[in-house]
Amino acid sequence: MTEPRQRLGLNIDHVATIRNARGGVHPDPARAAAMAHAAGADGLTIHLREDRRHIQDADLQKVREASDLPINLEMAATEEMTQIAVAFKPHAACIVPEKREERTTEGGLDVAGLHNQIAPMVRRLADAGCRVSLFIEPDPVQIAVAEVLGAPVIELHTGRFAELWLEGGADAASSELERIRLAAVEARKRGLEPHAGHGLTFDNVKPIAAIPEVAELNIGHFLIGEAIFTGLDQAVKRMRALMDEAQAERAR
Ligand SMILES: CC(=O)[C@@H](O)[C@H](O)COP(=O)(O)O
Ligand SMILES: NCC(=O)COP(=O)(O)O
Repeated sequence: MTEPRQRLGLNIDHVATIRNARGGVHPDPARAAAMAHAAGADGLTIHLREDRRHIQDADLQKVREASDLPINLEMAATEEMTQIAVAFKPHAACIVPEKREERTTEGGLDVAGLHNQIAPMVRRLADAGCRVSLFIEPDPVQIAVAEVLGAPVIELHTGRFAELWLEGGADAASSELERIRLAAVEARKRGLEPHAGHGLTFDNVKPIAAIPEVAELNIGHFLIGEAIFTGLDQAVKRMRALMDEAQAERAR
């Protein structure tokens, strides 16, 4: 039996970053959403941050109207975002850590430490029909608590792996890669579906894509950057091909 094809979620946050640089309407994230399916993406990720530095509230419905792809809404663990997600009812809602002063996500959500705050949010999102995901570190305790919280999906933070890869290539990142691999195996043992994301590029994606337990990769900043030079279609197609190569090489 052939394995299901690993899904590619395209995060289009940083189309909005460029748009917001001038406070105008171009480039429109909804146009990227409309192009994503044909380019090979299996889903869209949009992160409505508390400070609205990129994706705006009005983008949610515009993106939905522009594409049939399932939307994965990334959100902080706040009452405001929970109410927005319950009203918008995306295919998936991924609870991520957020600090106003951060340049980008710096790590996974501490679901163990924030259990009592997150538990009711998970229930409300699930009751609204969202597939709930928790963006966590590749850590056995966090995975165990994610299971207790009833989230069917976890997304493993690959930012540390990406940083180590940038510093020293595959060797430097090998121990973090093993940590991610073991976390994905542990997640499956607990009946959770592991995804992975943050900082993935053409250069570092294949070792993560080669982990058979990982069902979905969410990739954004690098692909939007590449799109400036080659176009979004080519950038997504290349990432898709690298993921397929990794899966094929694993099968040999
Ligand atoms: C949670 C995560 O790793 C990203 O999807 C997140 O969107 C990063 O935040 P920015 O998109 O604001 O860089
Ligand atoms: N959750 C990860 C994501 O959606 C995209 O992260 P990045 O590729 O923009 O770093």
